[in-house]
Amino acid sequence: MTPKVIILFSGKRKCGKDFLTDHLKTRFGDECEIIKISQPIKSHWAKEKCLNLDELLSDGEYKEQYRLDMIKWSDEMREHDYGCFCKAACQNATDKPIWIVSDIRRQTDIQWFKENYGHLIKTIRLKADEETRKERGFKFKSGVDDVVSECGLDDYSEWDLIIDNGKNRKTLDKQLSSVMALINSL
Ligand SMILES: Nc1ncnc2c1ncn2[C@@H]1O[C@H](COP(=O)(O)OP(=O)(O)OP(=O)(O)O)[C@@H](O)[C@H]1O
Repeated sequence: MTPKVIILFSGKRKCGKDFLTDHLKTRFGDECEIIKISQPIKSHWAKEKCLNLDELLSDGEYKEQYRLDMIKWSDEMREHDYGCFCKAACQNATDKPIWIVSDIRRQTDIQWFKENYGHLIKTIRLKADEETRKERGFKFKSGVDDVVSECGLDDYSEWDLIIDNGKNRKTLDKQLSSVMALINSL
């Protein structure tokens, strides 16, 4: 069974994608499934290199050690099939009315979801000023922050909603309400 709505979240490192999508999950509970495109990438990588998958998936230094290698490897895979990780992530998802994809990074990610789920899609861009992102642990890294996985959607302009999660952000309640309103608009 397909979901009733799929929300695609995008945003740069440490803008708060996990933070906001985790809070949405708390609000929606059993109605909602969080999908991470990075999940099939990380589980493959963990298996191949005998790494701790939970650590790779969590918000810590551990994943930063492997980010560059994972980007390179996953880009090679995408050259053969741009939707391979989107497809794998969705195949692993459970049957819930709301899917929240927390880490859309490329135009081709949006393309794949549109091709496969069309009118169910809503897109959200999270923004945060660089100072705030730095306070949250962001450090510019060449090969990570200046490549397509981080910048591929900088020029995308068709977001259904843009949420500021930087120093001028609204309250969490208002941020979440704006997402709820978007979902209810479908
Ligand atoms: N609105 C907020 N209020 C308080 N803390 C926040 C807020 N948004 C994010 N944070 C904190 O900032 C840190 C980074 O956020 P998060 O991990 O959600 O970013 P991300 O966009 O998922 O990053 P990455 O791309 O590196 O996975 C976390 O410790 C998170 O708790």
